Amino acid sequence: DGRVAGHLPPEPPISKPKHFAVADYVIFAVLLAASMGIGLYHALSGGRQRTTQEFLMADRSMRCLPVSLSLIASFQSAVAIIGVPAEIYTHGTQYWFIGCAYILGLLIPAHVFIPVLYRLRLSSTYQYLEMRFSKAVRICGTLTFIFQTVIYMGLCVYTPAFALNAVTGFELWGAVLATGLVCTLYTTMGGLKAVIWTDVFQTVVMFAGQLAVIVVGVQQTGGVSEVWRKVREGNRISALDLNPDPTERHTFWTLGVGGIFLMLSLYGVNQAQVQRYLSARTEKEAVRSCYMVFPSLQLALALSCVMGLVMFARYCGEDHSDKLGTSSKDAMVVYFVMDMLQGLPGLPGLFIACLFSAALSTISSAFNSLATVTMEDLIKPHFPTMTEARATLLSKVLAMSYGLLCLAMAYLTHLMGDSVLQVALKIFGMVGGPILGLFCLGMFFPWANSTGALAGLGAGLALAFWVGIGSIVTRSSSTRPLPPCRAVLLSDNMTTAIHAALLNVTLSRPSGLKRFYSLSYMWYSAFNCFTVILIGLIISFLTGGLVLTYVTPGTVYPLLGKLLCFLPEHLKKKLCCRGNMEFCTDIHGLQTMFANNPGDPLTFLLAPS
Ligand SMILES: CC(C)(CO)[C@@H](O)C(=O)NCCC(=O)O
Ligand code: NA
Repeated sequence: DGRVAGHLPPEPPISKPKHFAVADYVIFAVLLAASMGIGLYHALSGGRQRTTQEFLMADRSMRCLPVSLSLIASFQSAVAIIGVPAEIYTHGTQYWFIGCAYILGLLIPAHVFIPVLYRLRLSSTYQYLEMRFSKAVRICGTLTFIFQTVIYMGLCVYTPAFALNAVTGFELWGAVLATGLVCTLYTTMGGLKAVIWTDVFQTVVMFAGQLAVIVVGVQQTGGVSEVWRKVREGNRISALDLNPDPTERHTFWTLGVGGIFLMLSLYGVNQAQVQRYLSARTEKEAVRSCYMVFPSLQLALALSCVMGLVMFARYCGEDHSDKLGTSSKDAMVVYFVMDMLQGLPGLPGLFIACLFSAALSTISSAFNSLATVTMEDLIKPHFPTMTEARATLLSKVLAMSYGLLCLAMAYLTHLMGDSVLQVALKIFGMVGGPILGLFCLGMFFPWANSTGALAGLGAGLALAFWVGIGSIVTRSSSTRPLPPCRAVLLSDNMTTAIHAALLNVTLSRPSGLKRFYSLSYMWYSAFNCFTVILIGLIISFLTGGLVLTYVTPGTVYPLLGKLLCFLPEHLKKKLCCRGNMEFCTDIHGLQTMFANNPGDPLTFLLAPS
């Protein structure tokens, strides 16, 4: 090896487009063929996708291992595979602290959201909103979810195609079209079973591709200790940042606490995930699958963070955006990966397969969940007499139409120009946050009514878009990347002075509205969730006072009751019988209790409609 202890820069990457060898094409083709094969298998086996129960709910017969792998695949797309290394490469490892948010971000869904939603035996999460509030709230929730998913889907289709195009010159729209079509086909043929089993296979390919890049990168840099030395010298290992400023983009508070709300909006109430919990054969199996997400998600996060570090060590903060004709750090990551893997037969193909696996597994979940909510929330209620055969056919047509819509959305993403990871996290926070707020309002606040929920959702979305669009327009949240390692190695007084000056410029605080716009996007979910709850409660009190009206049994989670579990039993019963639902630790027990006492005033409160 000609490189001496890393002091020589690596040979400059070749700027001509990289070419695939036969082995690369074979690996990529195997990925697509296997996905199609799984779709075909589920189209022809089992119940042959002739009922909506099978097509949309996988017959509610899944076991926890495939469900858990499918759960992590839903929101782990090429955006994370490319975006996280790009983030670590330019800003250091601070983003890794989002792993802390996974603890509560998965425990709360497992023990609060799954028990409530599973026991109601829903098909669509938004059915909950009708049971708890009203039809209008359900439709608004569904439309908000459709909006979120359609935009996110465009981003997911676009990202790998864009990366491939920037590096290999592969036709951008050709790749977008191919991804969209393959995915539409197997989703339409095989239903949720095919979606879950392709997710399992694609998650394995995703991990394998990332691992291959890391191993090759470490080898080319000169071993693990060499990688470590370089990332230390380049200041990429970030210390725990406890700065409480909510406008700091990434700190422990924004990632570890704000991230919990992001996780809740994704793993607690998002249709794609809830549909998987509901497809599990028992509630216990659903909870177990949620627990199993934890190690896999930590592994996924670790792999992408380490990939960013290895890439930094190998290229030492070089910037080749001029050669790529784009200033995107995301394209640069793909460029570096393809440069490292050049000449190793099969590996470039494996990495591209990894990117497309990640994308396909996300898009297929989106298609299927969109087909489900459109069918269950928007169509079925108006055509109660529709035959099962027609409903299933219509679901397939819907899955396909959303596939085509997603291609159109990819074009919209094409017009934006932020880091893909930031765009994804902003969408999750701006649209997912208010939906989370709606569910929290329903589950934890028995006093909230339908008018309050609608007003809360409206206010939450309005505020979310005000801040979100404000930050995009004023470009408030951009932070200066860390210097490349060479600048640090030089360490002459001049550079130090310049960097100190630059640092001062970044640290000068924005004022007024601009400061409001520069709220870290990691707080979006929490902020928008609280807006919905606050406005929802205020309007509920104004329109109905504290009078407790009819609440469908099983839709309220006895939060206060669980928190105040140390109260003596007789006191809790007393509070319960006053109609304070939040003290009732066992709603289901209560239901049976009052079912036996029909004359009781609470029967009205708990009776199903
Ligand atoms: C959703 C999280 C935050 C969970 O770790 C992560 O997977 C992520 O940052 N995803 C980015 C979006 C995407 O990969 O499509
Ligand atoms: Na995915």
